[in-house]
Parts: sequence; C-alpha cells; structure tokens
Amino acid sequence: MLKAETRYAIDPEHAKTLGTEDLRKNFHVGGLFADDEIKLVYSHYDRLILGSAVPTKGALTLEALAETGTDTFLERREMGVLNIGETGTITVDGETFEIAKGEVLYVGMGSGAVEFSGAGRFYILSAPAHHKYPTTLIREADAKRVELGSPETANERVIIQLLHPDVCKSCQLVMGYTQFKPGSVWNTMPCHVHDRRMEAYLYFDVKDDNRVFHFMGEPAHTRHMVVANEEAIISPPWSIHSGAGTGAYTFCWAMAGDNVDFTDMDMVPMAELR
Ligand SMILES: O=C[C@H](O)[C@@H](O)CC(=O)C(=O)O
Ligand SMILES: [Zn+2]
Repeated sequence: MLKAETRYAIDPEHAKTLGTEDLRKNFHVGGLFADDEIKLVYSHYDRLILGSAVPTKGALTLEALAETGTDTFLERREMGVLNIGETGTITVDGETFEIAKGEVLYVGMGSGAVEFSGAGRFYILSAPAHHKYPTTLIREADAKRVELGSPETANERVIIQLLHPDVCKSCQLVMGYTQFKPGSVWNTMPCHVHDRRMEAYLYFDVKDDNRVFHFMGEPAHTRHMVVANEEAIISPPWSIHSGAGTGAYTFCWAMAGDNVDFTDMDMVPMAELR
C-alpha cells in the first residue's frame, strides 16, 4: 500500500555523461498514481518528497515513512497536496477537507496521519519544515495568477500560484500549476535556473497519444526526457526546466530550498543554450 524509493542527488558533471536510461533513472518518475497505493519518491535534492495517493476502494493513510527517521511523516515536515482527479477528501487531525480538482491542501508541520479518500488523484509534495503553519485549503480563486508568453512563441500561459507567500504561508514549499492557452505548448521558455531551489514537475491532463519533451541540464548542456501523462520530473537546482508538448497539457511545479521567492530566478539568454 505504501511504496517508497530514494533518488540521490548527483552533480552536473555526472549528469552530462548520462544516456537516456540513466538520465531517466535519476530525474524521471513514472508509475505514480497507482490505484489504492501511496507511492513516494524521496529525493536528496532539498529532501523533497513527491508522490501520489489514489484511494479507489477505501481510505489510504500516510502515517510514517522509514526514510524520514521520525515517528510520524509530518513530525518535522510540511506537505502540499494537489488534487488532479475528481473531488476527494483529506482528513488531518480529525478535520476533513473536501478538495476539488486544481485545489491544494497545505498540511502544517506536526500534523498527524494524513488520510486520503474519495475520487481524488492526489499529488503529494513534502519538504523539511521548521515552523508550524496552519493546515489550509487553497482554492483556485485564492491563487495569484501570472500571465506570460504569447501565441507567436507558442508559450501563452497562466501560472497559478497556490502555495505562495502571498496566498498561504509555508516554510519552504512553493507550488502551483501552469495552464496553457489553446495552441501554446512551451512551458518555461525562455528558461531559467535557480541554484537556491530545486524544483519538481508533474505533467498531467496529457492525452494518451501526446508526450511532453522536458528539457533539463545546465544551459550549455541540455538534455531531454520524453514524459507521458501523470509522470514527474525531478529538476536539480543547477538545471533548466522547460518543456514542449505534442499537444495540450497542464503541469504542477513545486520548489523547495533556501527561499520562497518565486521571482528569484536567473534567466538564461537564448544565446547560451546548447
Ligand atoms: O520557477 C518557477 C517555475 O519554473 C515555474 O513556475 C515556471 C512555469 O510554470 C512556467 O514558466 O510556465
Ligand atoms: Zn523554476
């Protein structure tokens, strides 16, 4: 019912030498969103944990994970959960939250077991925390919206910031998702890096026959991975993170690291990309 794997952090010099399979072993996450399972990936980049819970037959409970070495999962961690399925519920410390598609539940440090149920497909993110902020349901109407791009460059999109200092306080998790205007397929191009924070992407609402080509690597040494629906990417702090879909898609981005300043990014001039 609870499955976990560890992904170690590697440096850019090593990453440059990898072929497709080894690149995917390090940075691509497939097999999430399995019915009646909680699946977690413990990344050593900023110790972010990402994963999924899909309760179809009954509730799924996340209580503790051996990898954290704590009595309970959230003893020294905070969590953000995005529902990418139909409406479901999450119960924490006796309080039940109904969560529709596109909504995020922030769960503060020190909370007890987290119980997932209903028709939701829950995308889980968790990072180490140092302070307890209140558990809060964040609706799409609460979000900060940033419109970027243009149809001419096929990157017209809106960045919906849900777990963001102006919307809901957290220790280090910042998250939201990006939606496209019809015909636009490029995310995060022009691209950037932020060596202060790692990032994780989950691509969803991708039709079966479509794929997203996700680009990573140092700006002068880019690589790509082909990503299908409901698959994730772990993006190291030193890496660009950008993607182009063969059709429509949405993706959830989440960051953890030294600051929660969404705008703290180093833009990469096009001429530097290789
Ligand atoms: O640091 C910020 C993250 O890379 C994403 O929010 C970027 C993004 O969603 C986009 O440009 O489409
Ligand atoms: Zn970024």
